[in-house]
Amino acid sequence: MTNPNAVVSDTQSAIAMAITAAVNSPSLFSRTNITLFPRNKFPVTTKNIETAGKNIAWVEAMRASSPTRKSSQDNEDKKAWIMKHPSALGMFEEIMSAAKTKQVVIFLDYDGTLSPIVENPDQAYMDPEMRKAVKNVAKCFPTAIVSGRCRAKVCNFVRLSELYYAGSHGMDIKGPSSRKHQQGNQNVLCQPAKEFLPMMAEVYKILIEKTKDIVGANVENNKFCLSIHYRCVKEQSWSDLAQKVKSVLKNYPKLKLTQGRMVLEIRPTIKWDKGRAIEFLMESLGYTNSKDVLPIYIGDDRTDEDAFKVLRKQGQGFGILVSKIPKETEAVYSLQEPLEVMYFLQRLVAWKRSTLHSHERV
Ligand SMILES: O=P(O)(O)OC[C@H]1O[C@H](O[C@H]2O[C@H](CO)[C@@H](O)[C@H](O)[C@H]2O)[C@H](O)[C@@H](O)[C@@H]1O
Repeated sequence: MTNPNAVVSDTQSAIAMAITAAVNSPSLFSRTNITLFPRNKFPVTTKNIETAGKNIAWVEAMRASSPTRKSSQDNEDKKAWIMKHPSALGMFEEIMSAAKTKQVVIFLDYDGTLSPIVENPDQAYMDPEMRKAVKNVAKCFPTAIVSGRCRAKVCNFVRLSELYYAGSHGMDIKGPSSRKHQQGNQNVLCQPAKEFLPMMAEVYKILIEKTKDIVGANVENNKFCLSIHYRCVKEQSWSDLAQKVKSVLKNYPKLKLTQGRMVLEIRPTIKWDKGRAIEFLMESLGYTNSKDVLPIYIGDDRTDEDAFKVLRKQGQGFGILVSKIPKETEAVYSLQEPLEVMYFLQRLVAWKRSTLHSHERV
């Protein structure tokens, strides 16, 4: 079940994507003539994780076949993908022409979108220039950070009190602590998985104990969800790690397992995700069923797909996927990396200022 045409940027991505492929439906590989990394079909079941373990040999095979230099087929695939999901920078004028009479609302994922992916999750700092860009965006438009991290942690990285924050994949939402925006209900607080808190704390302790012998494994407590990082775990121990996580989950049927970038995530089985979180935020801002709003969501991870899907379904606004490689996505546009996200945010601010000036001139 190898995918010799897969477009990979580096070995780690190749392995991560292979694990993803193993836990998701392998048949998705051949769904289009563009080679894509499948990103959907949640939740990852414990049975599928087992399959992933058994597929480590397959993962190795994929690694061996990962091109160190891009082939011309890879380039063709990328071109085709970019045609389908054009650069949000390249399409900026077109995007903003749709925004002229509308209220733009900005939703931003954190890791891989505002900060580069790094080995140590505690060191995923945001560049000061990026912080400035987000701050300026928040002066122009209601702005929310929607992250898998617990709210306190992501607030601490971003350090902008004028934003809305949705932590734990949207299960912990709070309005701005400063009063710089008068729009919507700023006292918003939403914690749909509150009853799971004692359970999450309990499972966190068990996971720490269970995984302590796996070198490089890192269990992160994100309050309403738990992240088990395997970025620094040797590939031969991945199966062992997945088995251990699975054995813990057996006793907690109200929890489910999902997957992000080199991370397994445990969450309550409630119907709540980043998509529901942005619906909730739009409602709090007073934009439910409004035709005069243009929500823009920028994210890099599979969990962001839930938000992209909501925007597609509503036929309002659009998602922008941050990725250097072709991936299956519900996003309309793409940006390659956090640096491009920053340029996009800066252009948004310049656009807003120019529209204000042109109104003044009239
Ligand atoms: O929704 P996000 O804000 O993108 O958060 C998703 C997860 O991000 C973090 O993990 C990811 O970034 C780390 C730092 O760059 C990287 O080491 C890790 O491999 C990535 O999966 C965060 O640590 C998780 O808790 C979030 O769920």
